[in-house]
Amino acid sequence: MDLQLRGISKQYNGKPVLQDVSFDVAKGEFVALVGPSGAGKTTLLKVIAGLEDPDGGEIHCSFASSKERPIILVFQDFLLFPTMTVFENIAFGLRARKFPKTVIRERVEHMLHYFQLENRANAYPAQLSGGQQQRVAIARGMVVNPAVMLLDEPFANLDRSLRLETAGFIRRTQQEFGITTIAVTHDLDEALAVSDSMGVLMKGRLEQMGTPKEVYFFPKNQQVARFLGPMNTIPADMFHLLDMDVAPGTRELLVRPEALDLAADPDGPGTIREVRFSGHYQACVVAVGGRELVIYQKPNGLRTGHRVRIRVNADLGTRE
Ligand SMILES: Nc1ncnc2c1ncn2[C@@H]1O[C@H](COP(=O)(O)OP(=O)(O)OP(=O)(O)O)[C@@H](O)[C@H]1O
Repeated sequence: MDLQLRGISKQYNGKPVLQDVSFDVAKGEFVALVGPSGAGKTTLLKVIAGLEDPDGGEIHCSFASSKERPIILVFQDFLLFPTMTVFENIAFGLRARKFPKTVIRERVEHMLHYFQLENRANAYPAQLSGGQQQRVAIARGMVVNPAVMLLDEPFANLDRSLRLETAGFIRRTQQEFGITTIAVTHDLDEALAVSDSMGVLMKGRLEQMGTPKEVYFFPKNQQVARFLGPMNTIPADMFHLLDMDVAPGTRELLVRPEALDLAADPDGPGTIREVRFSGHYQACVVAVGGRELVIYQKPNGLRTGHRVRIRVNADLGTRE
């Protein structure tokens, strides 16, 4: 275990910002922390980085932060030094730690090679594409061989394709170098796609921590469920209208739109009210038992007015 947080709490001016936050981070793990604005995500990152002292609780590290193996906090925007070349930007952290010149050259060249920036070593940030700037910023963090990398909003201010590319790039790099990474982000798609564990922070409390699939498909409560995206609430009196097995005593089922399947059936209990095209899937609004369910399907020829049967994929359902 690389990091253990136990009962972390923090107040600003008497207002609790973090309340009893506990979780473990394994070596080499990528943890994404998500949550609404003001939930305390950045404060938690600063506490882990040692930039803020918690009012209560403890953090246990399996290593001591040192010149050789620091914790690195990469702040929002990946700001590069505009008057320094790519080489100088990447070398900055090593120079600040007074590493010998030969070590600096060797390590920076390794990064330039790994990040495919060799022919841009003497360029200035303004001469680079957005994607290249991101890579320089990540290289600048990686070059100091951090034990833990803390990222604050690493995908902010990037357009969609660059967000996904950067997320994948950070993921591959932290895996290859074995760097434990904690990222705070608003970008749920990227958090779900690249993290090993995802923590949902709400009003200073860690509501749930688990694999992205667990948290997404089996949220602990309605707030977590709704924060992560649309969710159908299916009450017990509708169970007989759907194809599914439900444990006895279940009062209500929370089901994501992608955990429901539709099949055309002239005698089916549902009627398609609306089909919305959304790129790689279509969202069908289906009237059934006096309610409406939202169901994501691959485009499959079903149209408004069609009668349907509805199947619940139990592996992706969640109960309350
Ligand atoms: N230095 C500070 N002094 C007083 N209050 C602060 C300070 N830093 C943060 N806060 C407050 O603590 C709460 C949590 O802030 P924090 O920045 O940790 O949230 P966040 O989840 O990162 O939000 P966002 O997603 O908007 O960045 C907010 O209400 C904020 O106003």
